[in-house]
Amino acid sequence: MEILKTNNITMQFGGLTAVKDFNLTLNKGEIVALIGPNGAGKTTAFNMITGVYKPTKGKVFYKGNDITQLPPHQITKSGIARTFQNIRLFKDLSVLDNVLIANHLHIKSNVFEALLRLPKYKNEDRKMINKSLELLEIVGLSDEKNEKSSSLPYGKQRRLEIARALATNPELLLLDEPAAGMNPKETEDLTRFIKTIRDDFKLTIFMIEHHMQVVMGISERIYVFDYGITIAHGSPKEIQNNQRVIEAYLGVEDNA
Ligand SMILES: Nc1ncnc2c1ncn2[C@@H]1O[C@H](COP(=O)(O)OP(=O)(O)OP(=O)(O)O)[C@@H](O)[C@H]1O
Repeated sequence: MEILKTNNITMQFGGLTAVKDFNLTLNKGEIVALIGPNGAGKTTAFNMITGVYKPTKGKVFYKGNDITQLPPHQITKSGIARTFQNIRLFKDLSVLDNVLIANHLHIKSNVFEALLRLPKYKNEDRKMINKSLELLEIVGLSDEKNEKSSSLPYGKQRRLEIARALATNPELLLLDEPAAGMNPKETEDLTRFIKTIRDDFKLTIFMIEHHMQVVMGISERIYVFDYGITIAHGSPKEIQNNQRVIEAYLGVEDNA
């Protein structure tokens, strides 16, 4: 079943076409990767899907609904969560508070109920704390729950970002370079972890990634960008053997 579809989404910045006529289809439960050299337009594609940029042309459909013009918070609320290439945690807050904040998206009490700490709010508050603790357990950060998020090593900060994204109850999760800056052991753990959360949370995952080991290891399908154009689309095997991809990308990035 199709969960997300884009019709010819295009993004122009002045004279530069960052993404041209991108047609993406994501089926429920898939792990799909978007790869391409630096500056190829991958993050711009993410930004169009998540409402950060409005495409110059084309449309984005989520579960059959046109979400092209929705603001980012409504897109998140409808079930699409993301992480960022540059980690965006609240650095001075604790690990637990970082997840709790994301949970607030779903709280039903109004501000008065919260300020007066009325029973409805207290009940929701307790549920949120429990849910956040569960998420921290799943991503393996229970022991660090009271630590400042900035004190965590890089790999753990990335896991915290994922926990925070999961707190918004997504069905579709977009990961922007989840393995960036990770050592080989962290990368291997992350690969397993992405598969696990896909299964446990019944997610569809769309990720930008430079680590070929991660991409080839877990993606069911791969889209390849070069200068904003989709130069290839297929299974990991097809992509590895695609001459245009080898020329544009793999030959250069494989050693990165
Ligand atoms: N807000 C913006 N204004 C102007 N140009 C932009 C903007 N955002 C991105 N670009 C340009 O669009 C092109 C695509 O950038 P984008 O960040 O999407 O690439 P990318 O594939 O994600 O790169 P990387 O792998 O380095 O993250 C680049 O030439 C970039 O300079």
